[in-house]
Amino acid sequence: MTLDIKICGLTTVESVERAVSLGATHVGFIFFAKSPRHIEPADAGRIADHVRGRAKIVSVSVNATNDDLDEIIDGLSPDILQLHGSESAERVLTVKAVTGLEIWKALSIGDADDLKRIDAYEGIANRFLFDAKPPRHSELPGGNGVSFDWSLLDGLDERIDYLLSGGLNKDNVGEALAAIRPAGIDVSSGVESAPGVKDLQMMEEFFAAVRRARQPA
Ligand SMILES: O=C(O)c1ccccc1N[C@@H]1O[C@H](COP(=O)(O)O)[C@@H](O)[C@H]1O
Repeated sequence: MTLDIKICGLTTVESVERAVSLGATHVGFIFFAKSPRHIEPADAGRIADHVRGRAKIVSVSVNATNDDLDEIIDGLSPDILQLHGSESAERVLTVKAVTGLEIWKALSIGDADDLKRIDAYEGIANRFLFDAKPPRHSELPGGNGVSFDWSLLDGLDERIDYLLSGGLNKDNVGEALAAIRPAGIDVSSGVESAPGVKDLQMMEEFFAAVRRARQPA
């Protein structure tokens, strides 16, 4: 079984190049002003051009307006829009229809009840991204380095296509992949030396941990 690996919150050519050479299938750019990983769409587009065609380019936005999305699409030309706010199913459907792009809907998971929110987006979002709920005082809906109880996803309908996200790092990704079988994984702060600063050594260690976890016993 293949595993998609998305490295998110990239802001430099060097980190994007390294992520893809290490095996990232997706690279993510954050368009959320409060984030330490925020980048202007045109700058993200210039960086993404270095790996375009070798990895899928993902835009991460939070309750973006149509104008915001137009600017992101003009600047970045993403393959995928990850909607990481409280976008309704109707909004997701509209964005998908208007842009013609693949849509990933992020949902924050704290308990089993949160999984009931999947139903509304099924057949609308192309994929889900399950992240932890943000800590109480965080201004960020994602990128907090916090994980959730992965066992909540055990027993999820196998047809639900999702990436596991939230607080993954070299020390816990093996445990996560032993517990559940996501189509992909997504990491941001777990490969950073400081908020918004990707660390090439940490990225290498993360990919090495993923390889170890996927080796046949
Ligand atoms: O990373 C951010 O700053 C961010 C801001 C706004 C929405 C989403 C954001 N990040 C997403 O959250 C996941 C998980 O992050 P982490 O690994 O727990 O740090 C990240 O990969 C992005 O998809």
